[in-house]
Amino acid sequence: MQRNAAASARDQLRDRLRIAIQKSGRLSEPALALLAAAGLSWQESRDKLFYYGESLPIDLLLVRDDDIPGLIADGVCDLGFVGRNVLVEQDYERQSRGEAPAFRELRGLGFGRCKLMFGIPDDWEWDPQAQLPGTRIATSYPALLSRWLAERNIEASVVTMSGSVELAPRLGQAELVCDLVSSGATLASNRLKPVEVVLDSEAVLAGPAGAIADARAGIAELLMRRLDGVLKLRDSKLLMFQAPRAILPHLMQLLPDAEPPTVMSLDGGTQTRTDGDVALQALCHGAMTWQRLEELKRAGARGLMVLPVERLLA
Ligand SMILES: Nc1ncnc2c1ncn2[C@@H]1O[C@H](COP(=O)(O)OP(=O)(O)OP(=O)(O)O)[C@@H](O)[C@H]1O
Ligand SMILES: O=P(O)(O)OC[C@H]1O[C@H](OP(=O)(O)OP(=O)(O)O)[C@H](O)[C@@H]1O
Ligand SMILES: [Mg+2]
Repeated sequence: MQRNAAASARDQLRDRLRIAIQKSGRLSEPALALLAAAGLSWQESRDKLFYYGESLPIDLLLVRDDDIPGLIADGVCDLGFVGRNVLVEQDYERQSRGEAPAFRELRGLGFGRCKLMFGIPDDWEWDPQAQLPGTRIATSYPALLSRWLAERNIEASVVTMSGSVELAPRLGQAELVCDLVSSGATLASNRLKPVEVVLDSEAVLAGPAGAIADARAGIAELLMRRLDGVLKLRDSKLLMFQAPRAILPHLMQLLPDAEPPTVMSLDGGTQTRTDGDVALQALCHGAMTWQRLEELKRAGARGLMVLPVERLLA
């Protein structure tokens, strides 16, 4: 009897999708904001480590970002929001141990952008083949760095540190670093300069290498469709204006980021196909700045209006 109850509790759990996100750090807030924009809402547990999904059967597990790939590999979570840097590092680590791929990137999410880069002392020239052999390179990404070196047949020592990597040259632990860079301020304040990119990173949606099983597959698909809609709309606006029909081709050239527009005659359809005025609306995916609007106005558009777009179901 007890065993049945436990099994059925487990089965119920399997009907709900579980997503791992970073508990506190750079990716936590944007991950929650993205999921909320996709229509999810939650009830937080008292310890704030588990968010029970209310609007959809999707629960969140709040963890250290380094644990996210492993949770997916072990099937504890179905999806995770994690930096590509962490995902690729752990994938390479598994590969170096001869293990099969256990997780993969499903989507780039456009936030948490940074680069894994070599940082060298300000007064060095960058000539990796000549300079790197025999050096010590401090990093938190030993698998990524080792693969980069091996691909170039460069023999250097990889000094693994879990944080404050940029201090290593000052402390005499390494000659150079390979670490995450965003503004470059941390490197600069340690008299280092960024010279070469090892990995371009952003937050990604990660999932298992294989398919997601049973009922959760459908929930995951629904969520990904919604995330795609939200991501596509990030910078998107609905642009509306009026203009002589004859200049539409020219105006559309000024809108390379627009979806095919809806065009309506302004005289109830009595015009020919080439004359008269039209009203146009188009979904534009780039930022709709004042400069762009002024350019359209100079080209003959009138009554320009930019409207926010809340949801898109393609
Ligand atoms: N300077 C930066 N600018 C933008 N994104 C960054 C920057 N540094 C790191 N990131 C991205 O944000 C992710 C999380 O960074 P954070 O510093 O919050 O992680 P952490 O200290 O490892 O946190 P945790 O406690 O979860 O282990 C990184 O793995 C990377 O993808
Ligand atoms: O190019 P910048 O804009 O200076 O950003 C780069 C720094 O940001 C990250 O560290 P974080 O601030 O998260 O601290 P950590 O080293 O404790 O992870 C990263 O490890 C770099 O040190
Ligand atoms: Mg971490």
